[in-house]
Amino acid sequence: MNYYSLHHTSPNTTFKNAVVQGLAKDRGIYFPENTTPLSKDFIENITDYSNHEIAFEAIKQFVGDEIPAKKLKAIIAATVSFDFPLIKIDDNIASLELFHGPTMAFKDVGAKFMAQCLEYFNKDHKEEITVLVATSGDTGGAVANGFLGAKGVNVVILYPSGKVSDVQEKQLTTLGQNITALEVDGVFDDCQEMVKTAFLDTDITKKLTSANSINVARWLPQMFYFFFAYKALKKINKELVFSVPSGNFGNICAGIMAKKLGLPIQHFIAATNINDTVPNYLIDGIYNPKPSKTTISNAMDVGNPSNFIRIRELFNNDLELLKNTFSSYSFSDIETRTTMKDIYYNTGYVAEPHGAIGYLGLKKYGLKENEYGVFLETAHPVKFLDVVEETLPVQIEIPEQIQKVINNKKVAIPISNYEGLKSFLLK
Ligand SMILES: Cc1ncc(COP(=O)(O)O)c(C=O)c1O
Ligand SMILES: N[C@@H](CCOP(=O)(O)O)C(=O)O
Repeated sequence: MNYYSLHHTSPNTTFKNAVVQGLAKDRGIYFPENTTPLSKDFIENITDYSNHEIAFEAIKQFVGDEIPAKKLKAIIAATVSFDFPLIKIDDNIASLELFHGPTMAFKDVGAKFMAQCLEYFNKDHKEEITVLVATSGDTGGAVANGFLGAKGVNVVILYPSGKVSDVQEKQLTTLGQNITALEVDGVFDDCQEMVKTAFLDTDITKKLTSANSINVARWLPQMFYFFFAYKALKKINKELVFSVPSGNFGNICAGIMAKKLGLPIQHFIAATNINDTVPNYLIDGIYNPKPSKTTISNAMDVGNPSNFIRIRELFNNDLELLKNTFSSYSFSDIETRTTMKDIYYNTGYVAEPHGAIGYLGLKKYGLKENEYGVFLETAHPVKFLDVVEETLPVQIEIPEQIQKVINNKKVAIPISNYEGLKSFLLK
């Protein structure tokens, strides 16, 4: 499969190059040249297939023959190695829990998948690769864990100082080995901007790639979740509506790709916190990215979502076409906390702030009689321990994955601007 840059001035390239480069030379993110829907028969009989088989069918055309089928299956087996349960919340709503992996957020699948693709493409370790990643909280930990100890790979994580939760900070600053954390005096968008700037800086001769969802190998495996949910809900015979708590918009964009592959999904809701660039765009057609604002759903504190350009591409840059399938609503911290309480007191379910915003998205959309809503619970409540325990009368047990890092010493290098990143990379 070949990929083109969404800035349209770099040449098209292979899956391998798209993964190894991360971003095109013209600073555009890559998009697959073609998408062929899966057979109707496969979709209709999806319950006959294992999650590994489904993931293979979903991803294989995007990899093409650049990774042999046997190897791709092994990568999937190592990636899709935990559960993705659907928890019934009420008669027509379920929570799709994506946090049962090693770092307890939905990023684990993409991070592991990308790490293994890169390892395959760089198997002779001819070149040392530096993986740059900007995080508002969860990507950093997942990428650190996914790439820990990978030969010939150094990971550099940029995160906004004071704007990630304590657990998230421990996950991305304590592993050592080939992982370095840079603590940025700024917001997530500053980190993301610095990463993109580094790609174009000709003084930096290190081979760079990105492990954010701008990298196709990080982004595309997120399609799997929508297939797994569809499989689990096949028998209910209702139209599916997904509400995805959104920040950089990679996850929801992967869902729309799943629909493009033939998954019958009625509607997508991108639920955001007060970082409302996309909800505003749907109202007035003006795309006006703003610096991100701090909220209790910090992993979605993104003012200029990298993937929205992919979503526009999927709808031929036609706003009216987009609106037929896609809505986006923004919610405040007060609404988020109230909803966490409502869900808890009505059902006993502990939703963390991002999941609660997903649930709010479904409520605002207003499900019809023939529709069933799924909100993505994108992280475990323990990752937002302070917010959850001060909002709900619960004490969250610390899972083993988190116990491993929580008492370790944070090691991070403070930087205040792009020059700080550059001088680190030039060392
Ligand atoms: C817990 C959580 N929820 C939601 C999001 C938003 O996902 P996306 O950036 O794919 O829109 C993130 C970060 O990406 C996250 O960490
Ligand atoms: N919310 C993310 C922000 C980066 O998103 P990505 O999917 O593009 O890596 C985070 O947790 O870091």
